[in-house]
Order: sequence, then structure tokens, then C-alpha cells
Amino acid sequence: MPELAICTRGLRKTYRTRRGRRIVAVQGLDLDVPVGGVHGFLGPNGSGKTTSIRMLLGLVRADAGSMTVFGRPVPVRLPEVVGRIGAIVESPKFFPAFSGRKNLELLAEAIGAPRSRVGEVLEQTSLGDRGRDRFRTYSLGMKQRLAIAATLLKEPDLLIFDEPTNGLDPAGIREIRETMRGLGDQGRTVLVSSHILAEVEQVADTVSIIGHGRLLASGSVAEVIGGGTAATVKVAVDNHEAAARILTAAGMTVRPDGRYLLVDGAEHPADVTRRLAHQELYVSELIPVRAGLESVFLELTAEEGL
Ligand SMILES: Nc1ncnc2c1ncn2[C@@H]1O[C@H](COP(=O)(O)OP(=O)(O)OP(=O)(O)O)[C@@H](O)[C@H]1O
Repeated sequence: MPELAICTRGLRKTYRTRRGRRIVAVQGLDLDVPVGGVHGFLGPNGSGKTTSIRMLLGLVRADAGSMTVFGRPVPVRLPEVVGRIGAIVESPKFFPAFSGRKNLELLAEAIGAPRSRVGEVLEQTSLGDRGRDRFRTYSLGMKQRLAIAATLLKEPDLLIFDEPTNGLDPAGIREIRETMRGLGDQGRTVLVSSHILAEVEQVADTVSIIGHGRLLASGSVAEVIGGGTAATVKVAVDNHEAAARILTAAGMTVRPDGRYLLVDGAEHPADVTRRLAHQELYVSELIPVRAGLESVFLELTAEEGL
């Protein structure tokens, strides 16, 4: 069992609206985030990601369940680990008229971090050459990177980012992604929530997919995407009927897909070609279909009726 940065069991939270309506935001969440690397916390809007993160940080009280951060039960022993956590849950407030560097210097002083850290965190978030410009002149992506820089001042082992790329353009998204990847490569643990799966797929080592406040799937990106099933391939072959018969007899699942056959369950794409060739059916095209996290996600959430 790898060491866990975050572990939750049976976590629950129900909100009550002013009109007395009950909203079950998190209903029995079991989340395991291994130490080191980037962990994507994925789910559609309203699936309970923010509520879960807020519970972990002691900002919202859980109704039931247990949580640990680096093995310490939270919120009871949160003070022991809070110094190891950096989080951006809401946009932090910076002074618009001060430079990014000045803002960080003030913050470093307030939290007792050495001033020398400021230059380092500006470099780490690729803001080194813009550090002396006023915050108000920053693009949205730079503002978000300054927020990440602020969380890095105290050298946290665990970083928690709730939808850090919301509202950013593709260049801004790429910069945040590279910053997160860099932190993961340094051995820090990054928990990043998102409803945009393709984005996280490129940066995460492991993922958890949630829907309606419950865990639907988790594991390495490859495991979740693969879902434990063998390869899916698209094949072009003259005689669909004969090909389908041969492949089905070999235990594969075959569906028509335009001028192709979509074949599931082959241990290796070459199995498809080999089995057909044995029967003198020759494949003119064979395209491995890699299921993206997006399609896995849609499948999982559709099963749950989300
Ligand atoms: N303070 C609150 N009072 C009442 N209901 C709330 C409150 N905060 C969240 N909710 C509801 O709880 C559910 C889960 O919300 P939450 O923000 O945790 O989900 P999320 O996965 O982070 O979604 P998003 O990606 O939209 O932020 C939603 O139905 C939301 O409307």
C-alpha cells in the first residue's frame, strides 16, 4: 500500500438551503491520493469536488466519515499538517497597484517565509521576468500563476488547486499545466480538481472520477482509461459479415461503424489481423482506438444517470 497524502472514507455532506431543502453534495466519498505526483480530481459541475476539498481543509464540517492528510486525522489534527498544505480554493487577494514580487514579499513576511523564497517561487511559476510589473497589468493566467507562487512560499508538500484553469485561454492553461507537472516531478503531491477532463489527462499521474459525491473510478490514468479491458481497434475489411463471425468466435465484440468494424476485446491489435488473415480476409486499415478520459468519464457518469 503506497503512502497516502489524502485518504477519505465514507465522507458525507448535506447542505440545507434557506428554504429548508436538503442538498446531498457528498455521499460516502472514498478518496485515495498517493504521495508524490499529480492527482486529477474529476467530476461534472456540482458533483461535490469543491465541498470535498473544503472539508479536507477544515473550511466546511463533514456530516460523517473520516479523512486523513499525511496520515493525520483531520480536522482534529489539521494544525499538525496545515503547514505542509498549500491551497487555492478561491482567488486570493493581491494589491493591484503593487508588483507581483512586492505582493509576494508582503505575504512572505506575514507567514514568516524567508524573503529569498520570493525569487525562487517566481522562477518556479515562470514569472521571473514579470515579477516587477504591477499586478493589475497581469493576464488572468499570470494572476493565477502568482496565486500558485503564493502557495509555494512555505514549500508545501501537498498542493490543492480547485479548478485552477477556469477562465484561462489555451496558453494560460498550458502554463498552469506545466507548473503543476513541474511540482509533481519535484515529488510534491498536487491535487487538482477539474470538470475538463482532457486537460487533466495530460498532466495527471493518477485520477479519481466522482459523480453525485461518490467515487466512480480511480487509479493511474492508463488504468482508468483502459478500464482493464483490452485494445479497441477499427478495421477496414471487405467482407464485414465473415470478419464479424471470425472475430466473434474468437471472443471479441464486433460492431459496425460506417465502413469500419469496431472490434473490442482483442489482447493485441495484431490478433485481429492475424485471425482474419488465417481465413484469407485481409485488413486494409487498422486503427487503434484509444479511449480518452473524456469518453470514460462520459460512460461512467451516464451509467450513474448523471
Ligand atoms: N453553501 C452551499 N449551500 C447549499 N448548497 C451548496 C453549497 N455549496 C455547494 N452546494 C451544492 O452542493 C453540490 C456540490 O457542489 P460542489 O461545489 O461541491 O461541486 P463541484 O463538483 O465543486 O462543482 P463545480 O465544478 O460546479 O464547482 C451542488 O449541488 C451545489 O449546488
